[in-house]
This record gives sequence, C-alpha cells and structure tokens, in this order.
Amino acid sequence: MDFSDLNDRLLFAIPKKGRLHEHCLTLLKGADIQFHRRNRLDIALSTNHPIALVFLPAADIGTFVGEGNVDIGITGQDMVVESRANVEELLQLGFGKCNLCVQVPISSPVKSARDLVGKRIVTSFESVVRRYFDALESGLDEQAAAALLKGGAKLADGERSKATSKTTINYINGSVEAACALGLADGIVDLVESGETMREAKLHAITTLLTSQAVLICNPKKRSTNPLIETLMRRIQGVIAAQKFVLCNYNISRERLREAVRITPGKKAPTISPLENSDWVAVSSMVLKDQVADIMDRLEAIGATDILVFQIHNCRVVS
Ligand SMILES: Nc1ncnc2c1ncn2[C@@H]1O[C@H](COP(=O)(O)OP(=O)(O)OP(=O)(O)O)[C@@H](O)[C@H]1O
Ligand SMILES: O=P(O)(O)OC[C@H]1O[C@H](OP(=O)(O)OP(=O)(O)O)[C@H](O)[C@@H]1O
Repeated sequence: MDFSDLNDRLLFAIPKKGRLHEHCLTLLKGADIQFHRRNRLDIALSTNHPIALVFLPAADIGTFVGEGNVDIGITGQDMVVESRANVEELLQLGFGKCNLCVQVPISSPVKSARDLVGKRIVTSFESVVRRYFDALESGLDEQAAAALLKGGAKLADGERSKATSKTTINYINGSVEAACALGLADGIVDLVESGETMREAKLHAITTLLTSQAVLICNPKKRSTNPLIETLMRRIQGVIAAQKFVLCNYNISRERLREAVRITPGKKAPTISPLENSDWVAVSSMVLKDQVADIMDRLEAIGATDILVFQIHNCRVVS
C-alpha cells in the first residue's frame, strides 16, 4: 500500500484481535463501512468512505488516539484508564463489559484491598494498580481511591508525599490468575466478567477498581474538524440501538388499547393504525429485546392477537 493513500482519510483504530475484535467488525458492517483488509496488513482503506481502518492492540488505542496518531478508535474503558490517554469518550458501545477487581485466594486471610498494602500484587494493569495503592497508602479509603482512577485525577502533592509505594506491583501480560498459586503474589488485579476464570483459580474478588465496557473514543481536538466523526457516531448509535430493540406488532380491541399502550409505550409513542373492523386497531412499537417475552405474555393476557416480533437491522431513534 502507498501510505500517501492515508492523506485526507479519517484514521479509525480497531482492536486487531481479542475480545473486542469481532464486535467491532459487526459494528463496522452495520454502519456500512466497507473495506478490504489485505493479508498481514494492519491498515485497510474503506472502499466507500474517506476512512482508513488501523488494526492495533486494544492496549495501544487510547494512546494513539490521545496523541493524534489516529483520529478515533474503539477500545475498553479499562485500557483508556490504564494508558492515561487524553481522549473524549463519544459512545459507550454496550459490549466488552467487565470489572477490574482485586482478587485473593479463597483461603487467604486478606479481606480488603487495604490488607494488601505492603504486600505483592501481580497484574497487567500496572499503572491503574500503582495509582490505586498509592492512594490507599496516602490514607484515602477504597472508594475514594477507586474514584480517583476514572476521574483521571492525580494525588495532590501533599497526599502523594504520604504514599511510600511500599506495595510491590509486578506486571505480567496474561494468565495473571495463576500468580497466587505459583507463589508470586498475595493478590492479583484482573478483569472479571462471568467469574469463571477467577473461580477455577480458587480466587475471589474483594473489591472492584473499575467497571469497563468498549467505547468509541476521539482525539479531543479532532471532533470539530471532521464532520465524518459525527456521521459515524450516529451510524454506530443506530446499530447499537437496533441490537437492543425489536419491533412488536399486534392487534388489540379499542377498549383495551390504553392498557396495551402502557405495556408497549415505544420510544416516543406507538404507531396505531385502524383495522377494517372498526373495533380493533393494529399497534407497532419498539420494545427492548430482553423484555419481549414478558411483554408478549402481558399483551396476550389483555386479549391482543397476531402478536409478531421483528428484528431491527438498523435504526435512528431519539435516546
Ligand atoms: N472476559 C472479558 N469479558 C468482557 N470483556 C473483556 C474480557 N476480557 C477483556 N475484556 C475487554 O476486552 C479488552 C481486550 O482484552 P483482550 O483480553 O481481548 O486483550 P487483547 O488485546 O486481545 O490481549 P491478549 O489477547 O494478549 O490478552 C479488555 O481491555 C477489556 O476491555
Ligand atoms: O470472568 P471471566 O468470564 O472468566 O473472564 C475473565 C478473563 O477474561 C480475560 O482473559 P482472556 O480470556 O481474554 O485471556 P487472557 O488471560 O489471555 O487475557 C481476563 O484477563 C480474565 O482472565
């Protein structure tokens, strides 16, 4: 590829592998960003928009966006906090949801993060954990120390001087959950989603430092300079909304319509159309996918008929 092809293109960073990769490809497809990625190339030019996709490790995307090497990107909030990147969060994407937790062996006498001050921690989130334990060592409680992380705030000079960094924090990249069993650590800090990895390793979580999900981020100086960023944002928002909602259609007698509208109020209001039989109407309304079974039961109970549920492929709705 000729890299002059990148001139005048919006550079959009996507995790090149791992937990977020497939979700990102689905979003790109839903937003109709077409591209062809040549074998072994980490840059792909969009064939229908002035965009170049840059496939990077999720851990590096915050820094690349913050420093303006790329314009926008998708990564986990945990990665943004770890890299301390100066980025604007445009959208929460609803996937890659997990918590960054302090974990200790089930058999350990350690009950709180404070009990680990002065002990050995193993993690892939070295900067987050250093900041958290510095905050604890300076006298903040666990809640205040965790709040400091996401706000990106630094310890005040006075507070910082009280932190002695006596807690040992060692970085490893993956398989962190084995560290306690191997005698390398008294506790670990790692991501938890289902909790399966933690339970298999005979660990339990004693506190949560961060909650995280995938986010669309932007370099703070770039948003106002390229209108394509707003367009992309709206498209991606539409794809996410479409994944959350389904369209529910049914017929109901006019006398039960008020009750039916309470069950399916829609985003703004349901669409109501008269049927040939004047005592009945047809209703069409967006409902949350994870509530649809309950909604169908309730509609049936008030006498609704011909209840049909349709998948939404894309949409633009007011939030
Ligand atoms: N179990 C999980 N459930 C949900 N989201 C997760 C989970 N593990 C990680 N994530 C999210 O996905 C992001 C990328 O994690 P992932 O483990 O896929 O990284 P990676 O870049 O592929 O690195 P590696 O494969 O070397 O661990 C994390 O920063 C986090 O936001
Ligand atoms: O609570 P769970 O659903 O079990 O998920 C948590 C695990 O997922 C992540 O690791 P991943 O599987 O991505 O592999 P890694 O350890 O190589 O990073 C994370 O580091 C945990 O180990």
